[in-house]
Amino acid sequence: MDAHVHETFLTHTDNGLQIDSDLALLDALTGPALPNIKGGFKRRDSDLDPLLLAAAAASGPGVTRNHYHHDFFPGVMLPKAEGSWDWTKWKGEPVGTRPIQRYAYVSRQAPRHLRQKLENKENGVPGQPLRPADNTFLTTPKRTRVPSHPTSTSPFISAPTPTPSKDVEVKCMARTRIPTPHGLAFLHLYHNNRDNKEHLAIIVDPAQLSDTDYSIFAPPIRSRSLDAVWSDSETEMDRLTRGAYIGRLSPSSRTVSSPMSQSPSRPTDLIPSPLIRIHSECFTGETIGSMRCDCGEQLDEAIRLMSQPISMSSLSTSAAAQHIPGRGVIVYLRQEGRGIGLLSKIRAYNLQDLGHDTVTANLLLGHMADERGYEIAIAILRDLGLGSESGEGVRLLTNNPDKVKAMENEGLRVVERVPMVPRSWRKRGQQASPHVVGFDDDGGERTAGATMVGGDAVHGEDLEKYLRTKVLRMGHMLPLFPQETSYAA
Ligand SMILES: Nc1nc2c(ncn2[C@@H]2O[C@H](COP(=O)(O)OP(=O)(O)OP(=O)(O)O)[C@@H](O)[C@H]2O)c(=O)[nH]1
Repeated sequence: MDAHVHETFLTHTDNGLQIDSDLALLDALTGPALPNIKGGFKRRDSDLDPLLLAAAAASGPGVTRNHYHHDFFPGVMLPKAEGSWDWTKWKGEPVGTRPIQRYAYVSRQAPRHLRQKLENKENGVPGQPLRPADNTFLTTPKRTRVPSHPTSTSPFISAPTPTPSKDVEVKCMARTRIPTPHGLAFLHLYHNNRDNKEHLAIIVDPAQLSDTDYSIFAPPIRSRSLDAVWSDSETEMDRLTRGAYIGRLSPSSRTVSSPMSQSPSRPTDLIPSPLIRIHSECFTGETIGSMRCDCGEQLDEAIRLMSQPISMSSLSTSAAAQHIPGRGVIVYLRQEGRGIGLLSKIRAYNLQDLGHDTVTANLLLGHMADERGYEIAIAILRDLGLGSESGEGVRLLTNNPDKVKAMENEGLRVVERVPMVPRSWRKRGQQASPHVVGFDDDGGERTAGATMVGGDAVHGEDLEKYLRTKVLRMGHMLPLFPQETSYAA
């Protein structure tokens, strides 16, 4: 922003300095003494820039996140607000000598007295029924209590403790075969009665295409809703087109599947329960190879691990039966940015560049550290016959204790948690120097495409900071190197 522009907003009055601009506020917050401010700070719907405010927060110890609970985009959480999302209505800033008209920041925070009432209600203190004022959005956490200061000393931000929700319904709309660098997978697209997003299940179960019948050891992982007959008028071609077939589909092979007649059965104890990963969408990490996070690598690693052949226990005598094809499921949830969406995640990245960690950045934007839910994932797993009391238990691939808790609270039978150690950390463990990371098989450092499926380890300063924050503030179960156990944002 142009400093000259800001000067035009500084008003010197008889009673002192009127704060009208970001820079003036920043100066006021970080200066040695507070200036004499006429009427105090503007607290609501004022022309404040969240990024500059965040910078102020980093250096002003008395400033809490509540000072910054504002949104740059007018009414971004209020879809009906004029111009809230339709940028064609935004005319840009007028040129000329007139004072520049800037978009006002809309507070997403309810007035204090309403928040107080809500808090009292939550704490069992009787009060008046809560009715939010117009143009406010109650941001009191629905599931997680956030600290009053983003850099509060309590190290862990814990995620919601969900209660089981039985009324979520999912339907697998289509399934198809996807060859991946690690082997064959079947992509399943789901609809549900909770949101209008297309959540996915990536099923690794190549035994379904094998000539050998492995079903006596492990039942094929199939969707009940996909294999069901949807209507009397459904044709064989309808079923084939939506993926309700068995074996390999080809011009010469087309065997439609039958609806599942029985409830899922537990397979033999000769093989471990299938690996399951509940993965949240990350456009930056998975599509454009961002090295700020390990999401792309985790997706790749999950498919790789699930594709590994499974060793049978020693009871098996025939050499041919000592291994069966790998199996597992990645439930891919469209919960970008730990549920805050891509827009907010991009803005959070800028706050991270200003020195905040991934948790604080979310809080400064008025979000919770983690806004995800897992009810739909559980419903998808049930549709696949996994994790119920009568069906197969699951081995959950995660470092996130909240995810394990959420799954178990929803009634999923988790028989084991399998950790996902970042590849760069695993490699570092194998190297003499703790700082040597990201080597390929020839010992050369890889950069391009490092995080894509089929790629190598993602590494770098941004990632290290992100991973440390996950361990130190979100309680992720990963071993830190001894010198890294203190928190450095
Ligand atoms: N808000 C925000 N979201 C992020 C950031 N980096 C990655 N994400 C999102 O975080 C989600 C993945 O979360 P992770 O913490 O890696 O995974 P997890 O599911 O909690 O834990 P694991 O199962 O152990 O991997 C995806 O939705 C990403 O888009 C970030 O800096 N800020």
